[in-house]
Amino acid sequence: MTNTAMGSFSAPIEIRGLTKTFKAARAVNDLSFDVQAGSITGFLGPNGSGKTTTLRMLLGLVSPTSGSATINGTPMRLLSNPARTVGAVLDVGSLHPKRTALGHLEIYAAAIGTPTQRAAQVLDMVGLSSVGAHKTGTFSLGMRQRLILATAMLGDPEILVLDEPANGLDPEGMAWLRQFLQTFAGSGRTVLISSHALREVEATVDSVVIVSAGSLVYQGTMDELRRSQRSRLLVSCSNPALLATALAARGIIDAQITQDGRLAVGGTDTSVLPPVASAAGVTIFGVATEGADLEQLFLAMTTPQYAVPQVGYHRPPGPGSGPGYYGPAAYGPSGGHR
Ligand SMILES: Nc1ncnc2c1ncn2[C@@H]1O[C@H](COP(=O)(O)OP(=O)(O)OP(=O)(O)O)[C@@H](O)[C@H]1O
Repeated sequence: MTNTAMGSFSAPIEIRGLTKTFKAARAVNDLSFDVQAGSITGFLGPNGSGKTTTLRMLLGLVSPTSGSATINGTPMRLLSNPARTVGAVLDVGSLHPKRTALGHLEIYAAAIGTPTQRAAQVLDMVGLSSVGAHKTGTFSLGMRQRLILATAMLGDPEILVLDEPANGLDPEGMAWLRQFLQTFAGSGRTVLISSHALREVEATVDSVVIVSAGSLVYQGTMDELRRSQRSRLLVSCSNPALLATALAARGIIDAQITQDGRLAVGGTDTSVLPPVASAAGVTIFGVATEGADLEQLFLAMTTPQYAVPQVGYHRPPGPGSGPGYYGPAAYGPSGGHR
């Protein structure tokens, strides 16, 4: 626990019961999570799930309907030196197309009271020195993302908050961003990045906060998320329902008939199947092992219509106060395994 003049805090970013209701819709619903110092946290969810609205509330650009979002225990608007504490530019569209990259950075440097020379330094930091005199309107999306990052770095902040920074980056650009953020966080600083695709950031982030329709569905480390996966056996047989009953009699209750008529069985290995099937009079035609990838898991958590066919995972821990799954029935076809 750290104390400041404004109060105490346990993490550089603390979101508590954060809710935002626009006229017609609740964009963010009772959201709570922490972002720890030295971590790169992925803030993940499909389009329209409330990520940008949450980041805007964190940065003091939108007022919450209820709840709080604090930086070092303090609402952003009350920080004495916000640009030195948090580096954030949410909108790639904020770059004026007729302005040069260096000119853009110099204007921002002046706005936050940073010496002008810092503009060239951050341009170099993101590998854009050679195009500093070029107008941003000529930049690719990947170059604009680098410039946004340079802008966020102007105040040499402790915390970076980036909205979809991987959007538009090619694999080389993505590897560069990963290295940049890992070095930044490796010095004990803090990163929160949003993305609509877990796959895009899974090698970069060490923790994830996943939202769907404005609500938290999962939070935990990447290691915990990876451990929550499990492969299942997909059994083609003459009578899946009878085989499921026979397996249940042997204590193997994680068995469900998939949409294509196979029996998806978890928590066992292939050697168990032939004797059980034979005793029940069921013929097995074939067995495939399905391992789920993280993207399937992510889709199942955040998009109800994807939940049923994705069978090769099991439910992450939760709900509860620790890391884990918070979501409703949108998740997966199987009953919980834990
Ligand atoms: N100013 C606003 N007025 C009304 N509705 C809004 C406003 N801003 C956001 N919304 C709505 O709130 C919901 C969440 O939007 P938000 O932009 O926060 O989601 P997101 O996860 O960042 O999505 P995306 O990746 O598409 O930007 C959406 O339904 C959106 O239409």
